[in-house]
Amino acid sequence: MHLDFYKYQGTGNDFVMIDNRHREFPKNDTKLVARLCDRKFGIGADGLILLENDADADFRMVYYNADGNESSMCGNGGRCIVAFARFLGIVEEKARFLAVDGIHHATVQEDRVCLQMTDVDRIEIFDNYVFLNTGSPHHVQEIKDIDHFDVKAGGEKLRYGKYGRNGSNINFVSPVKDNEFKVRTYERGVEDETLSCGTGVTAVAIAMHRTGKATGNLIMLDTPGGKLRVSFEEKNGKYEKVFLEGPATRVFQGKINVL
Ligand SMILES: N[C@H](CCC[C@H](N)C(=O)O)C(=O)O
Repeated sequence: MHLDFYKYQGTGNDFVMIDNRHREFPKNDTKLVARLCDRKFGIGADGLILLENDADADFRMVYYNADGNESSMCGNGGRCIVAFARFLGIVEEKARFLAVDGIHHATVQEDRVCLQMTDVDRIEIFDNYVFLNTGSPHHVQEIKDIDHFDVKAGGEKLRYGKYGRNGSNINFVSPVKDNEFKVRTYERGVEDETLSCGTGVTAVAIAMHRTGKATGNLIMLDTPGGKLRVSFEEKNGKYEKVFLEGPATRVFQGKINVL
């Protein structure tokens, strides 16, 4: 059997994108999803995303990590699925879709997408890190010399050590200038550093503001995969109107045989 797919990337976080409106994809086949994401035996991606019909929204997003398991919200994947929906002619400039963490609104112009993220009102501040959930769980920790830090080793240790079986994504951050930060992320479910993480940079922006390291409510995040912009409104420690903005690009399309 052949499977049509599209390959998208948002600041280097890359996804196999499938139009599953006819519900033909074997959603419980974890091994298949992992194989499609495998960079040697499959297409290769950080995750796989299904676009499906939804009675109350323009479409529904189903997200799987590269390990084949369905997971929590993916910010870069959310930006890419809006670009995909535009490409398919399902939406024009505006989109409203259902994801695992609720309804998301987005706008798309050419290959830039601005995605509203879930509100954040629970931010745990510890001595040398912050923990919060922006649709996915994130540990945010400032480090020196970020360019030479072993993110995979440092991330793995925290993800399995401190966060146990369920785990967490791990973000390392370093200030660049006012309201601009460098971020490198170890992603749960990829179990490696990714070139960027959308819910991750959103978590970093909010954590930096909450701990007074950022003064504005429009934050630039420099990731190895490119720049992302996060904006928000903060009222008594609750973050609303949280937006993640950046490029989302269709790289190629293809067919893959799945036995
Ligand atoms: N790996 C994450 C989900 C994808 C997050 C990331 N790709 C993003 O852009 O937000 C997790 O299991 O929590």
